[in-house]
Amino acid sequence: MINKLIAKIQKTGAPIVVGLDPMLGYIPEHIQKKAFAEYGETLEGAAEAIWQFNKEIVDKTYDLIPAVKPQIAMYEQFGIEGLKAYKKTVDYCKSRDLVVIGDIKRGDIGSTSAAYAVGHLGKVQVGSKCYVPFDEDFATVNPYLGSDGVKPFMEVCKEENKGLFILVKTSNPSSGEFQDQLVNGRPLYELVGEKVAQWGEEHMGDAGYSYIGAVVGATYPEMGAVLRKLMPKTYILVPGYGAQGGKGKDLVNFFNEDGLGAIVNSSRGIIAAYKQEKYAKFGAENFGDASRAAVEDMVADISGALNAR
Ligand SMILES: O=c1ccn([C@@H]2O[C@H](COP(=O)(O)O)[C@@H](O)[C@H]2O)c(=O)[nH]1
Repeated sequence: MINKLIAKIQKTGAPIVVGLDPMLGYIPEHIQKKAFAEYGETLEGAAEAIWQFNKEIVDKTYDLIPAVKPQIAMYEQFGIEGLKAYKKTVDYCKSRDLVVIGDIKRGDIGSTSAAYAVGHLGKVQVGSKCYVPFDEDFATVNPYLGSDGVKPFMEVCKEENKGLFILVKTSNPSSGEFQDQLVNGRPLYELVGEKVAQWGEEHMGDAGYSYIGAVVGATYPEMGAVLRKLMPKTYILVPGYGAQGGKGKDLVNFFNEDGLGAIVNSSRGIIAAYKQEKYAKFGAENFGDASRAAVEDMVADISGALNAR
């Protein structure tokens, strides 16, 4: 799957991921009204609204981008109905030939991680029948329980030709509270980055990159530069662009000299673009066109920064 991701990045010229994080507050009134008219102001109505919202954004952007990253929390908040909308979104994006990164941030003791891995990336056996539950292409994993919490995910990836993005240095303001703590004089995130690179060596794709990737926030560009060097064959998923303040110029050091090695996520900056002054001319009715324009601007910003380095 890392090979497909790289091929799609090269084809689109867009090292970006659209984050599908559909809060109800971002969903235009006309979509909410229609969903509520059909299903009432219920969890089902909310799920229908987020599905219709996602579909329009995907329809308006899929030809420009290699991948999407649905954030499962935004669906889980609506319970089972939300999870059905998550699954519908995953399947629809795959039907549009997009690589799907499930932002699920799982990780537990080995046996529990194995169940998460099967549910999201693998197959589950029920008697004589075999089912593919969520079927994302990649999943995000929290490694802070240690190797036994990560290995079950790697095993399923190997069997199913899928991939992981493992949290190394997250984009949020307080990520340093634990991740930057010094261990034998070195920050913890560096040790985790080295471990991710080591795990990755055993799981290489054909294009020179491992299918075990890392998550490093755009909001920490200096640390991104250090981690890039520590993990040369690791693809880095970079959240924090746009709504969290990251800009193209902050991102150049996340990429290798080959122009590959990183893929930058923006969620609110794309899906709620119509709410920004810059894209207000599209209006809420044409929110999908606003998202398309925001994708084009994001690609231009990142490509411009990479070309100027
Ligand atoms: O370090 C991390 C890891 C994951 N995320 C997730 O990415 C998106 C960011 O959304 P924006 O609207 O573009 O800020 C969201 O799903 C986070 O849970 C992250 O931000 N930082």
